[in-house]
Amino acid sequence: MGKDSNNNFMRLTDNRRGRTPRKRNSYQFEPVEVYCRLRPLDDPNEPTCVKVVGDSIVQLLPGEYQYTFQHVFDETSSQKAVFDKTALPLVEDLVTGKNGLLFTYGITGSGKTYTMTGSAQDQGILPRCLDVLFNSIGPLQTKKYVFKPDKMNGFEVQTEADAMMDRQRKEIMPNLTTPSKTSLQRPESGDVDRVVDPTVVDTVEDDNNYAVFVSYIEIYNNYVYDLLEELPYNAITGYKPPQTKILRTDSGDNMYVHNCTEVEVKQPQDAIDVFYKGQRRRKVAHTTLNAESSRSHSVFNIRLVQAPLDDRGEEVIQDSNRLCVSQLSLVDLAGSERTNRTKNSGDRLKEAGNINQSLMVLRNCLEILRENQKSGVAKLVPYRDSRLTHLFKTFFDGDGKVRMIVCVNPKSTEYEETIHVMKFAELTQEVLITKSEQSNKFDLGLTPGRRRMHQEQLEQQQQEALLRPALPPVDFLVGPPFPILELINPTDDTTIRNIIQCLNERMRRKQEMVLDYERSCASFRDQLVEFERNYGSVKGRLLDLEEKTTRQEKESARLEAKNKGLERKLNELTRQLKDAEKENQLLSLQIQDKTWKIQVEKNSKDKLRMDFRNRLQLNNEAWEKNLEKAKRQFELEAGTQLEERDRKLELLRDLVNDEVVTTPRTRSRVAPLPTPKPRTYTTPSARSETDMTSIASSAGGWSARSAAVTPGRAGNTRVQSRAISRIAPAKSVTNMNQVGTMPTPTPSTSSRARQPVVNPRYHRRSKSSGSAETWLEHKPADSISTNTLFQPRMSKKKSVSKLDMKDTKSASKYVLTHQEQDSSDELVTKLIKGDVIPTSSGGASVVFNDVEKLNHDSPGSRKRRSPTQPMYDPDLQWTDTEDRCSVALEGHKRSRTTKL
Ligand SMILES: Nc1ncnc2c1ncn2[C@@H]1O[C@H](COP(=O)(O)OP(=O)(O)OP(=O)(O)O)[C@@H](O)[C@H]1O
Repeated sequence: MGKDSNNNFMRLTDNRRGRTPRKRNSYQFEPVEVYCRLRPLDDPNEPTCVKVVGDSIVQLLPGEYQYTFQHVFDETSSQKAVFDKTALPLVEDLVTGKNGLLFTYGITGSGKTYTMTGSAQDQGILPRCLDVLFNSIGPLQTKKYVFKPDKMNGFEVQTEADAMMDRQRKEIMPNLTTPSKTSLQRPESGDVDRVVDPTVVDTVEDDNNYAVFVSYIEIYNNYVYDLLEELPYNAITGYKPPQTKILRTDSGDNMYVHNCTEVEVKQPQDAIDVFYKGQRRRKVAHTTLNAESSRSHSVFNIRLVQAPLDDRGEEVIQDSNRLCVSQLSLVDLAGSERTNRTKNSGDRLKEAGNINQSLMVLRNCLEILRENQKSGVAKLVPYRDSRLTHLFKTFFDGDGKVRMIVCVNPKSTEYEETIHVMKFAELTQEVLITKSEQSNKFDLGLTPGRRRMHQEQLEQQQQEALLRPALPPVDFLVGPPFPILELINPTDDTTIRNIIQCLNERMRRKQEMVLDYERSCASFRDQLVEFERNYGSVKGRLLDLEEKTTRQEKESARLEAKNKGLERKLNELTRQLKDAEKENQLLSLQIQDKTWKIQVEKNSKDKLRMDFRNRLQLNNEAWEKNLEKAKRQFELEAGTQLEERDRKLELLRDLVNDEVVTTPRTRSRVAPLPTPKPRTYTTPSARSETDMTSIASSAGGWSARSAAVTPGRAGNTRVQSRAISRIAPAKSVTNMNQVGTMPTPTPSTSSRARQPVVNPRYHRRSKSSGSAETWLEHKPADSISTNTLFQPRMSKKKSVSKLDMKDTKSASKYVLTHQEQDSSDELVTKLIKGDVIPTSSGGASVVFNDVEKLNHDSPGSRKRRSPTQPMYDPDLQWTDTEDRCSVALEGHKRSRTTKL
């Protein structure tokens, strides 16, 4: 077989096994089936740590924890029962072309090897598998070497004639691959007398031919060895140590041991002999726990090759593509106990470490598989971390049934280890394996039952041959030889008679021969007719088949083309998906980057804002300080100037008084006014000016212009000494200070024309007074509601938070609400009032003429006196009614005259 045929074989093998998940239409999963087997105690009186609770439940003692398995075999369970439940279905699968993996797991001495191998009288799983397999395929086997391993995990097929040549060649070769019975040393158990399992599986396809191949490998210290390899022998050095084998992946992604010996066996005993041959090579070491503890994982592979018979049912179809290879791997794992328990050292410790390492990797792989299946993620399963898992990767990836027998030694001293084993078993059960699909490889459209028909035909021919009458042997001699024809005597009648007799005899013989010939011709004609008839029918069937094949080929070509197209599309979609995923990742990264940048920017902005606020606050404080300082300076200067002016006025008044004749009482009343104390303070009006400036500035240029209109008035409010009487302290209950801007008192009327505290022009509270006025109430948006009991009355008003020119058109009065904190941290609300005067340019100006001030005092708070506030001075305040009355009267010319 050439390389091409190998490749073809691989391709078809892959299709059968469905290794390429993409090609599957749908997935069906089945869990790893885990069975539990309890071995009997050496001493039945020993305490146990495991109790069988039900058919599938065991309980660990002491404790309540129970573990559920597919089935639990108690101490009394027979090997046959274990085999029937666990391995028989795998043999059934094997003959139908499906793979299977069965491994025994447990601590040392728990009965793994016993379960797998058993004894001669009570066979374990392995010999029973072989028995049942050969019982089932026995008469359907091919001649040896019809199927040949190609050393690349595949098989080739050859004709029976070629196979016979191979047989002859190999049988005379000294180095036989197949172990002969004599060359194999039988184990002590004496399998000659072994009890054969008689079970037959009925899933065998009659129209196929079968061949069984076995191989036996060992994984020791994470190295793979071929246990069937013939080791070169040297008389001095003995046997050469075995070479480690490498694992390889075939073209269908299946793992296999490269260059591993595969032996074709034709009966179970051959296979068992092969097994024991390998068994002898297994590393068996003594540990403190078990005198014959196997320290390696052993894997016995049974490969069944089958191919359909041709249309006559005579020989297998000579096409490697039609081969179907299935495998059953029986694995006897090394003991799972932990290293510290075995008290090993040196090589034994290394062995134990490697055993545990590979079992741990197996556990990891199962855990990740389960995690992947549960969460739908595709985490990488670390099969490659150990040879054991690497070799069976394809099984876990979904290439057949996986079953495990957990062997348990119920001795109470094994409690700790048994818990670990149970946990592992529990985990394993949760792993799902893709169900392998039924092969449809043998559906070639050939007549079913070909083998039977062929055999019947053979039998019939034999029968016919027996029944056919035996024809007399044909003597092709025409007669006896002629007598002597020489006539010595003319009267010699005897000679003539002899000649006549001879000729007659010859004539008779000739006629007989003609008759025989005619009979033979007739028979031949009959046969020919029969043949012709058969030929016609076969030809007809052949034509039908050819037509069918052509149709199927066309259909398969169409499907293949469609498949290719779909694969192309799938590839394209996969590529697009990958691209999109990449782009998505890129975008996610960009988004992350940008989010991070935004965050950084936001943080820096927040920091800047904070810095700015702090700086602004510092600036404001600095400005306030400066303003305060400037104000004080200004007040000082203004106070000095006022004092100077007052002094001059006093002088002037004195001069005038000197000229006017007055009564002594009058004189005494108006005469020398007390010299004002050289004390400076801020009068409410003075503050109002400051306030107005700030209000004007806050209200924009418009109010600034308005404020500028009334400097004289504002200035006038600073009139001190007796003029202070016009500043109405009016500390009423409501704390409402009303300050009027009043006309500057002229020196001539100063003594008489002292105005009342409240200017009636601005502070009339009659309801009718302001009825014609339309107020424009300018209340900035951030004003705090004071809820003062007494509110200014504005019958018609429009409230705005921001000034607009058009609002001033309809208003005749303007009031600006300004709020600030006084030095005692109390809220001071000022209502700065003015008249709205239309200007010639079509706009409006406001003449401020009044400030109402609302002071909020917190009850019980001791107010600190502001240094800018005037100190309480009885000279400057009206403290009694008399004073107030006198001032009031003083403001009324007539009264004063009357009074005087
Ligand atoms: N079900 C059973 N019935 C009777 N005897 C058993 C059973 N299971 C195990 N044994 C006996 O227990 C002993 C230890 O069993 P076995 O060698 O199979 O253990 P193991 O788990 O394979 O140990 P190791 O890990 O060292 O290979 C053997 O003598 C075997 O005959």
